[in-house]
Amino acid sequence: MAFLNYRTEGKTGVIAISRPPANALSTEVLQELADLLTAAERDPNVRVLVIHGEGRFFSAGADIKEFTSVRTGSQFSEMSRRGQELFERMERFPKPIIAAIHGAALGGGLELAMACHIRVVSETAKLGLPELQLGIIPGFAGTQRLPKYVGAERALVMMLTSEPISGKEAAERGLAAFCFPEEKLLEETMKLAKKIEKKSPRSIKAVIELANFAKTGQFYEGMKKEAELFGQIAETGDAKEGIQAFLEKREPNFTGE
Ligand SMILES: C/C=C/C(=O)SCCNC(=O)CCNC(=O)[C@H](O)C(C)(C)COP(=O)(O)OP(=O)(O)OC[C@H]1O[C@@H](n2cnc3c(N)ncnc32)[C@H](O)[C@@H]1OP(=O)(O)O
Repeated sequence: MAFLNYRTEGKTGVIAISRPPANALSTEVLQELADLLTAAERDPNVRVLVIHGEGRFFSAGADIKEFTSVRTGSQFSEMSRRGQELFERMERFPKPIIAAIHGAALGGGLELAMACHIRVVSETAKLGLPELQLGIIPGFAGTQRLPKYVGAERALVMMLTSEPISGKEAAERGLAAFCFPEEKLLEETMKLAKKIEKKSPRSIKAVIELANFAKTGQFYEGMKKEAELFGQIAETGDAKEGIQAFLEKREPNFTGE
């Protein structure tokens, strides 16, 4: 694997995203993740998965540089649907997936973290959906998952302002189960994984399946609508301006085109 490192500790599989400088989730990273999930699902010696980022960040989201080679709105919608499917697979994965988040989990990075069953954060991590800063919208089911954790109003504030919240605040608001100083993050996450890996794989699978029942038909309708609008918005002049502005390291000038 080029961008994911994988090792096992006891019955826990540890996935490290390793794509400097920002662990951006390119198509290749997401494909590697899908392949690793398939292998971990088949491996009876793996009962829990932990995912974390190497370097400065958990993940700064979808690869913005890759956006410049996507041409049409329907291609953007397709990209959105593929990401949604992978993250939905994670939320339904029969083995618990724990995200250990430090640095930043932004955009697709936070959407990946929200598809995990449990989030453990460092106090200083930054969690947010800043896509509007790029003139686009979240597209990997973030519009549907974030309100589940922080409530509709706070989710809108986070999306409309593009401002992230700290790990400490994420834990207070229910977006993360636990918060630790960064130097303790992985150690504490592994302790949690060790507690879970002792449980019966059958009962683990059953509670994950049941927890997913709490999702209504509206969740899936919302995902469909998100992928449609992701494609429509990505075709606008403002999206081109927002993405170009990020690459040129300047403030975007949105005109409503
Ligand atoms: C469907 C899903 C959609 C999405 O996920 S859209 C993407 C949403 N994510 C974002 O908008 C986050 C964008 N990134 C940032 O805001 C900042 O970056 C950070 C807060 C993560 C870090 O800021 P700082 O510490 O000042 O570093 P730096 O110089 O901005 O970034 C270091 C290098 O990392 C690259 N990078 C950062 N995020 C991404 C990304 N999401 N896709 C591709 N590259 C990224 C930069 O360009 C730069 O690279 P170079 O050193 O070559 O200039």
